[in-house]
Amino acid sequence: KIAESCEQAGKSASCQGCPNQTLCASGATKAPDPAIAEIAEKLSTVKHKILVLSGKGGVGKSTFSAHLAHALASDSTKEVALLDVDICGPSIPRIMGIEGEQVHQSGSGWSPVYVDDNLAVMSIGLLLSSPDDAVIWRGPKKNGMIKQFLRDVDWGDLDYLVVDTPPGTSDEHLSIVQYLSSTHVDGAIIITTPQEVSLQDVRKEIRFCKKVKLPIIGVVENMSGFVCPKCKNTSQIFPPTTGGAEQMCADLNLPLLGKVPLDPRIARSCDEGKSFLSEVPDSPAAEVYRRIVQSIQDYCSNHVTEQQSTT
Ligand SMILES: Nc1ncnc2c1ncn2[C@@H]1O[C@H](COP(=O)(O)OP(=O)(O)OP(=O)(O)O)[C@@H](O)[C@H]1O
Repeated sequence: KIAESCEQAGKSASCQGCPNQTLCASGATKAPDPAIAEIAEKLSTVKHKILVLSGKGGVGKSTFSAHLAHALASDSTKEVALLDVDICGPSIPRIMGIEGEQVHQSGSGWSPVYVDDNLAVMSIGLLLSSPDDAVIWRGPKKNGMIKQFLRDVDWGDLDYLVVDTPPGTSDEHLSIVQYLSSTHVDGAIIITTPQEVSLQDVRKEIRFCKKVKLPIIGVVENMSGFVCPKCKNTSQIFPPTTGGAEQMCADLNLPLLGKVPLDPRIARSCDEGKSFLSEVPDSPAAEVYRRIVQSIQDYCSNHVTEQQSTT
């Protein structure tokens, strides 16, 4: 439907009387934003860029992004940054334990907030005077903020830039894909719960990735079963009525990177701004996270090798 309506730009009944009707109907596109080239230049010292997406909200995308960043940065030889482009609902400052900290302006741009010597974070939440402030912006303003995050932050040399996005396929996704269009992006990780209502939205997200030619590194099923600490039985809190992410990945020929169980200690560490991986390293969930992160690292290094062999 969207494609159809784009093709109908300037020609449909609802376009009648719009001051831009002639321009839209002519199909003439605006000159590319010069920021795209500036961003490509700025991020030329970033080896890997990974986007974290989900169809639905609340499925654990920010939690996963934070764990991915922590796990990548656990190798002290790697420089890692986490960029939160969820403009209207930034939860990364809280999860990373830096709520209330402020971004500073330096000669070379905004300095991100450092959680560790090798782990930097940038989020609109770090630019607000209070975490309870609401950001109520339309697309163009969000677009401008994302442009600034990519172009005006002093990212330095990075091994990994992890980008946490809002749910769905909104203005923020279109902006980030557009602004990164002249730079190499390794791909997207898609987060879902086993529930059909989440998978349904994930299928749309997958179609979005295909449409904008964003490679999919793989899918993570989060909140995948709960092991009772008393009786050790596993309960499916979000029952996978259609086979969960496993079936969807098999149908769509996508890698399933892993299944992270529900663990109240994950929620608690997020609320306390601590890394669950350091707090409870021996838990089954921490083990799953580590395996998933290893697969992502493997993908990124193989991908670089493939890229080098084709250039
Ligand atoms: N595996 C898990 N076990 C227990 N709690 C979890 C797990 N994953 C995420 N959570 C909790 O679920 C809630 C939602 O997670 P999170 O904020 O990461 O979702 P989200 O997809 O980023 O949401 P939004 O799209 O609305 O920003 C949080 O309270 C988080 O602590």
